[in-house]
Amino acid sequence: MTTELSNPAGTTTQDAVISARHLGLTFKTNDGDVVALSDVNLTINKGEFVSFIGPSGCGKTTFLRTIADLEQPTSGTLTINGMTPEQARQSRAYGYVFQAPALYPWRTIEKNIALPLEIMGHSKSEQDARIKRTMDLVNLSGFEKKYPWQLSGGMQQRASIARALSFDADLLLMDEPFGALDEIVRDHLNSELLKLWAATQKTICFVTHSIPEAVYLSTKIVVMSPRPGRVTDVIESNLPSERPLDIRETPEFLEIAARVRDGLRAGHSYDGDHV
Ligand SMILES: Nc1ncnc2c1ncn2[C@@H]1O[C@H](COP(=O)(O)OP(=O)(O)OP(=O)(O)O)[C@@H](O)[C@H]1O
Repeated sequence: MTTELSNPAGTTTQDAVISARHLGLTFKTNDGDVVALSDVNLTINKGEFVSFIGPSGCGKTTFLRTIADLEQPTSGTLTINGMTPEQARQSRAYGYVFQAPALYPWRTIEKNIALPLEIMGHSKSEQDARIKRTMDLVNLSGFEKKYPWQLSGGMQQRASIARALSFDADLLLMDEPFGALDEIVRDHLNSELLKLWAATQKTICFVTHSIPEAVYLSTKIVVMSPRPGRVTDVIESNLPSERPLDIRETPEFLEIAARVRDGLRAGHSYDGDHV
């Protein structure tokens, strides 16, 4: 099935950080082809906070991994800041935050954050300055000398975010970073992430299964559906940039959440029309 978006998100602008045109990715497996992405057309502009939401297996992670040059598209085009994914990876155009914190247990938090900086050849003083700045940004100052196992799950994930921010890429790719955390910690990290986004002006691509999380965080919500993974709706949020947690009870918030829910339902085969 082909999905052409009539939404303005489907048009290219000069500010485009990510531009996907007719993007497709089919995995060859022993059991046959798995179409993970099909005809995805999407533009993400500088400074946007874009959430990807959809049922398990709809291709959210695959889309992020394709941006990160960890998977190769089988059709269509994808550019990051006008570059191919390979060029973008080589120029370290993005930081990546995984679902699990993925910190090295034998390194302290500051040494974990330093790792990409060491690889990039930054001087020790530059490393120290960046570690301090990013630890401040994620509210982890004072925990530099701790090992990952001495920190809570939420703090470990904040350390992973600090590491992804340390080399100052303009684009942050986040794959369900708070999925394994309890609701209170998740709420807290969501509001911290919004502040961090406002302070750094990064472009953020954020995968989630949670409708409230997607609506709370985003300027744009991309709804995806399985069989095959495709974009079924792109919802622009008109919520104010200042978002206290109780904004989630306002009619404006609930209206966007209802639209996301409708989009998710429409993509499900058991609703009939989209098999
Ligand atoms: N390396 C691979 N080889 C074969 N199939 C794969 C591979 N990676 C992903 N897939 C398949 O591609 C589809 C999309 O997977 P993907 O992980 O992108 O989905 P997702 O939306 O991120 O799911 P989840 O929400 O569960 O993380 C799934 O059917 C998955 O089984």
